[in-house]
Amino acid sequence: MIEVKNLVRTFNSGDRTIKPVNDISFELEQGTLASIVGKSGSGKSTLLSLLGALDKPTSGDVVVNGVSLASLPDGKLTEYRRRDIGFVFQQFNLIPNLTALDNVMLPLEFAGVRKAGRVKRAKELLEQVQLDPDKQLRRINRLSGGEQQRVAIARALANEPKLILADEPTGNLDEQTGDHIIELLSSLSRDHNTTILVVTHDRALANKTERRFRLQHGKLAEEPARARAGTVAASA
Ligand SMILES: Nc1ncnc2c1ncn2[C@@H]1O[C@H](COP(=O)(O)OP(=O)(O)OP(=O)(O)O)[C@@H](O)[C@H]1O
Repeated sequence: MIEVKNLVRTFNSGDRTIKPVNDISFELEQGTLASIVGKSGSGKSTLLSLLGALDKPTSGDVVVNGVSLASLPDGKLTEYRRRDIGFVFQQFNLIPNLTALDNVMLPLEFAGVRKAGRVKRAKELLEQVQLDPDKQLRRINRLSGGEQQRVAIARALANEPKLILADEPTGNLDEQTGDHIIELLSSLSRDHNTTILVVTHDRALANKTERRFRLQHGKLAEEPARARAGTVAASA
């Protein structure tokens, strides 16, 4: 379970102070698939960075399964990022001159998984995201944007993190591949009890999440609940 408590992040911009995250509080039960929508510049990436401990809040706290991130020293925060979180961020780049397979194997190496186990698991993950088998040994810089996106998702899943934070996970994908990724995220939350928070402009994706939030003027408002992807929405 993730509890966000009175989170604030301010930035100084010249003589102005902006507050893209202005006293935000919410809770997500373990296994929830949730989305955040909002205009460009509304603070979505800032909020995700705080949840992923890539950035520190000006005030407030994020409590993950009872552990307060504000109370953790930097070393423990690095461990939290590596072990507990899967990032699907555009700026959280894959390593361009390594193959798709090597990129997915990397977090498994950090986690101490032996080579044979790493290869097997990375291949399974790349199959799950439907990357052509003949592209597994291609270097990242020779894959299309959508293929890279799928490798990034496979890498994020490698350590079976409790929480996946995804910034526009369907952003570079055609409709069919995007739909497949939506189904994949949905089944992960449902079958593996992974909490998934996606930031998206993709209405099809947002509409399939169980909880939907809108970020506006530094505040997060929840929109009415929907059924899970793959289930028929109950009529209101
Ligand atoms: N390190 C920083 N220093 C100063 N201002 C920043 C910094 N990071 C973000 N901002 C500002 O905070 C606001 C929120 O930015 P953020 O990237 O979180 O928006 P976003 O909703 O993710 O936008 P987009 O949809 O375009 O990616 C913007 O006004 C941005 O310019």
